[in-house]
Amino acid sequence: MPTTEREPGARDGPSPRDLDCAYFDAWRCRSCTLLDTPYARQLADKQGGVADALPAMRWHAPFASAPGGFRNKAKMAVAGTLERPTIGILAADGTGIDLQACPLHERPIVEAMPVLEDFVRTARLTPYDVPSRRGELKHLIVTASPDGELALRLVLRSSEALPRVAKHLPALADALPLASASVNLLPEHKAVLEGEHETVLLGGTLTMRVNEVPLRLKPRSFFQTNTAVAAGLYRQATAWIDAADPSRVLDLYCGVGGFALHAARPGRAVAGVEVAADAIDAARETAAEIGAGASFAVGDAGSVDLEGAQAPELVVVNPPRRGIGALAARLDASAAERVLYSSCNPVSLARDLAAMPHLRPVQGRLFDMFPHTGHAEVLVELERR
Ligand SMILES: C[S@@+](CC[C@H](N)C(=O)[O-])C[C@H]1O[C@@H](n2cnc3c(N)ncnc32)[C@H](O)[C@@H]1O
Repeated sequence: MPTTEREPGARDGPSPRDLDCAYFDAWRCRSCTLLDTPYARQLADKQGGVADALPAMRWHAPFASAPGGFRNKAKMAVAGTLERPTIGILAADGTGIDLQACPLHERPIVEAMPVLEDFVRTARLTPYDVPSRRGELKHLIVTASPDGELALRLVLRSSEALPRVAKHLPALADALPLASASVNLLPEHKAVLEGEHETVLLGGTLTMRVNEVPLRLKPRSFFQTNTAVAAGLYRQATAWIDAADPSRVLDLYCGVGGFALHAARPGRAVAGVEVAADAIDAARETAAEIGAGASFAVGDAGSVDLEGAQAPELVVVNPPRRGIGALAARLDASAAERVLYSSCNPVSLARDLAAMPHLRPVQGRLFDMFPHTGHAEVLVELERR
């Protein structure tokens, strides 16, 4: 039966579901479209979907997630009133739906939410009201590290409330394990999460220790959403890289250096390229801290030099959802013997693989970064024919 025909609160008898969510049952949030499907079934369906879309290679058993408490980042819209703010999502009419106890989020995030609600009141951060375009506080973005520390970002309409945030921040830092706190300004009335301008008020870096590699997250940098599954993804990529044992590895769209810093070995030249300067700063800091022989540069992955004496033998690509575009043809024509393609979008992945006829997909693995949704993250190894 289509979900739209269901009555609010209705359940299909005793559910074998693996994660209970009162918001889902009350029809306050239906973002987890597969929540009524047992997790093992979800995983089998996703695996079947990617194997059907991308045949002709060996598919390893999928890497499963925990069914709940796996999201390291909460992106919460703030609405309601100063006295009774809602922290969660917005309904179609712009009113707030409170989802503070969303069971997808890691426990330290859930535990921080009531403290943050108090902070909104104490610092008098009037929630932004979308219908009337009034108010200041638009979003709360909270990231949790594996060590239990938090990075907090407040997305404000203007700098009007900045002095009050600064004044009350020390008390908040006493109440929460804050490694970083910053304010992001989003003056425009736009359906986006954040703006360009960020002011760091505390710390500025969250250490995400993944497989003992202390990756550093700055406020605006990308980080994989599911830390345990990301750890599995980096381990798998490293195992495939080590099996090929190339002497020169290039990590394109490297972010804060997850693939590159895991792959660094004595005698192996590893380089990363990424468009976001703060992510490159973070990658360099980690490389210096752990003594990894890896270099990082700010740049466009599409125009990186793949030729010459220093040409990479193995290239890792982990692009945004749109895929690698024209870079596919350049990789296909390059001297690289191998490509590891880490993708969050099987559609753009299939298109990019078709544009690399001289690189044969040999093996792939699904990493279930986003349980209860149809999203699939896959790692595919390509070998020159
Ligand atoms: C899916 S994330 C992957 C990040 C990283 N590999 C990781 O494991 O966390 C994609 C990254 O590509 C970067 N990016 C987007 N367009 C780019 C481009 N044209 N050139 C280089 N990097 C780009 C983004 O800033 C983002 O950090």
